Amino acid sequence: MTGYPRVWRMMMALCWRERPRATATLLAATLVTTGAVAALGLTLKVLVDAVQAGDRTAVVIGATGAALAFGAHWGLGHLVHLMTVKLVERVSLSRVEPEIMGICAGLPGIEHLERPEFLDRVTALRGRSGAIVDSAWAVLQAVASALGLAVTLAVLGSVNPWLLLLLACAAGQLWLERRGKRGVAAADLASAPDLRLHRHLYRDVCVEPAALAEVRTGAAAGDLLASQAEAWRRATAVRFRAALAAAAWSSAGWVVFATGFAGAIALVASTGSPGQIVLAATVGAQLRGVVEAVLRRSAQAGGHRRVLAPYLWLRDYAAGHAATAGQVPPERLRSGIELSGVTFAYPGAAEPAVREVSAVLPAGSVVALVGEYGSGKTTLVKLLAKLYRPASGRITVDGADLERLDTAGWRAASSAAFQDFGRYQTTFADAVTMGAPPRDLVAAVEAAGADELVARLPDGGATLLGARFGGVELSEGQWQKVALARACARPAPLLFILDEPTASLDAPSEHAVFTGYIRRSRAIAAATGAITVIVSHRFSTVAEADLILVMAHGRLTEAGTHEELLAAGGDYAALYGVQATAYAAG
Ligand SMILES: Nc1ncnc2c1ncn2[C@@H]1O[C@H](COP(=O)(O)OP(=O)(O)OP(=O)(O)O)[C@@H](O)[C@H]1O
Repeated sequence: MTGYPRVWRMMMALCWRERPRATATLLAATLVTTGAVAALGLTLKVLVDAVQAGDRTAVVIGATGAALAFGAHWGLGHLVHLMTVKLVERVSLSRVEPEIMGICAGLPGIEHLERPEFLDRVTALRGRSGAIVDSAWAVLQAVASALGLAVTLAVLGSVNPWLLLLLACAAGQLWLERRGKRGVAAADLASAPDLRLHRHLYRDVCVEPAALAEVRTGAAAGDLLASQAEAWRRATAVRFRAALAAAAWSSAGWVVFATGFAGAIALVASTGSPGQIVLAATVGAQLRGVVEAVLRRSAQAGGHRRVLAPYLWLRDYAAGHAATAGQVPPERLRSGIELSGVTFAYPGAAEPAVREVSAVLPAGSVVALVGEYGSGKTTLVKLLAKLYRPASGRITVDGADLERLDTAGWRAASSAAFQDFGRYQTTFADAVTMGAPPRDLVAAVEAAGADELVARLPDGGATLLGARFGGVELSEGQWQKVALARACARPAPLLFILDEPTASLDAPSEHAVFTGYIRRSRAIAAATGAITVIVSHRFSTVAEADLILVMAHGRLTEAGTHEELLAAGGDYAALYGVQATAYAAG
């Protein structure tokens, strides 16, 4: 509970910063509505007593007060509700949602994305930023409603302490009404399978081409329609019974409240003045609404705790894992990158994905990382890109520990097309130049061999990609080309990673593509001493690399040039032979 008041204060401060006048108005309106019911009763009493006594001034005061209290109760109450909804919506969308996204996007590395406790929290917060802001207002308005209830009871009790029993009648009415609503909710749940079946059969009979073909050929439409009607009948019968029961519970509640109310008025009528009768009738009739407001806002405040806990957790996590400013990466690589005993295990994994890997990647070299599926290649290049941190061992860049290098600076100096590339549903041009300061689209497209793809897009680089927003859907290989062009958009990175860049290509195209990348890598290397790491599980395509690293079960098993590895006659030589023969045959 300790952190919740901090969140409420923060949310109030955000509302104030975003819309100061609306926040001030809402606070004032909440305060005014707090005592509106009691004020209405009291001013009506003044009015009735004044009429009886023939006191004109008091009549005017009482009437004006009653009009104002009436307006505050009905007019302002509605305004408070509307303003809260709008303010909460605005602040959550313009402040809290971006904050949550910023926290997620700003965390260094991607290791948190492997952690269920992180993912669970982020999932719980998805689309729920409004509840975080509303929690502050719900608490404030619950307290205000409770204060309003206390004042209302004090006023009722001042007429006759027995009138306080009306509180029990109001609570009883609300309890009985909720009892009915619970039954309706249970019926919704119980009838859900039948309604699902109803929708499912609708799809089979009217929408789904494959199912429809079978339905037609089997002449089963009649049976399906009968099943659908039966499912609908069952669902509506359950729901109708629950609705009837809810109406009965609610009516019983109103009988309880009306009986108490009638008793209260009779009691006051036998002992009190006409003014007191009007006061008791007005306040007593509104008591149920006041109690209901307290319960509703308290329940909302309590319900919002489900969102506040993950929100606080996420903020604390971000504070504990914030990227710290580090050493600026060199502008040019001189000696290269060295891995010394690097080991890494995914959170919760029994075995490390990368074990005790030691290797030197010389500046300006093209390094091929090969190995069977699941041998740890992608994990190793993600460690180089500082997306994960080694559990033990270290990686140095020109002798400087990668851990100490500024993470954002190292990312800016690296460029990568990973196997699990993003499919950004923006224009082609934006999907390529995203995150690359020099927006040389043409060069990037050419380097990635995506010219043909752009030529086929209806609006060239301005074409919207992906079907979700009405754009052009691409094939797997075409999406990969976009990702490769994106990786090529940074003209002179120090580290250039291509993770299975030809995975979606056929074998004959593959060699040509590799040769193209290797040529480009040599050009970048001349400018910045950049290292290009090309990941592949196909041994036959990387012979031209300066250094080939062979991975198996997370370990580095062999390292050398193509000729050296063939001469060594180890796994590389064996697998190269097998795959080269297979491709030649294919
Ligand atoms: N996000 C993850 N969470 C848990 N384990 C993972 C994760 N990603 C990979 N692994 C495991 O780590 C090991 C190495 O995977 P990695 O993707 O690095 O291998 P790879 O050599 O690149 O494989 P591939 O050629 O199939 O891409 C595998 O056993 C894999 O199952």
